[in-house]
Amino acid sequence: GEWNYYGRGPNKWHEQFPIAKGQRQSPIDIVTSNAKVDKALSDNPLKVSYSNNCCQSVTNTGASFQVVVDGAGTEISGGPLDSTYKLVQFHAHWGPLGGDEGSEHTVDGVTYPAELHLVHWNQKYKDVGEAVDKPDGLAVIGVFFSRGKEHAGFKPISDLFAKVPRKADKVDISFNYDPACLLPARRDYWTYLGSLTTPPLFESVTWIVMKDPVEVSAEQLAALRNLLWETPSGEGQMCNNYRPPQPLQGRLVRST
Ligand SMILES: NS(=O)(=O)c1ccc(C(=O)NCc2ccc(F)cc2F)cc1
Repeated sequence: GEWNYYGRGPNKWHEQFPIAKGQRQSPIDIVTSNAKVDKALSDNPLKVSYSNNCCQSVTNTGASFQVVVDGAGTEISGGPLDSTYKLVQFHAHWGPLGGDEGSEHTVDGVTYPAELHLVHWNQKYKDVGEAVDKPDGLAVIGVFFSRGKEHAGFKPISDLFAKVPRKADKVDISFNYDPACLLPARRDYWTYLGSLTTPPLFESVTWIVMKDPVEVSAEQLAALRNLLWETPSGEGQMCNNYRPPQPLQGRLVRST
């Protein structure tokens, strides 16, 4: 059987998850000239208040790394959000070694080598399991990674990937870590209503895609490949775990 759903390719997901051809699927290509500046987004700025001891562990999920967060006091609100959302995990998607594809969202057709997702759930629900399939259940902040100088803030995390090579491997995070260090300095973003980008592809995500990428080094991008996964020809380096852009279906993308 498949250890990860990328094995058969995202174009086959609709066979098991018909919503793959739905009306609010993610990711999308963000056509910047079609994005509409919405003053309401700046009038009520996105508030990100993470604590610096919220990160508990890093796990190899078999399709990405996942930093599991204890949501205590780690919340976002404002901007496009009508209530408070709590951080539950963050992970990433990336491409082949040295390549420039790998992000899920694209900007005027431009791809980045990787994209980080900070996943939050709406506090109006009792837990993430209840929120995950509701139209306003999740809010995911997407941050593009570009190749450049080393990201000191990402280093404590990227150094852990070698410790979790196989699916279900897990290492505790024993140090204080504030995930807000992964956000770009300029907090401008695009926002639109979309979905999970992996099965079950629930149409439950308010996407907040930061306009500015953050720079990470080639070595930090390479460290993502310390994570291994099952491929049809046996165990291999985890890469190309990204879904390509999906039809916009007439949705509006708003911009700060
Ligand atoms: N890449 S992304 O940011 O869009 C994304 C975010 C979260 C999830 C997720 O929670 N999956 C596990 C999961 C766990 C339980 C459940 F009921 C549904 C479910 F999707 C998947 C994709």
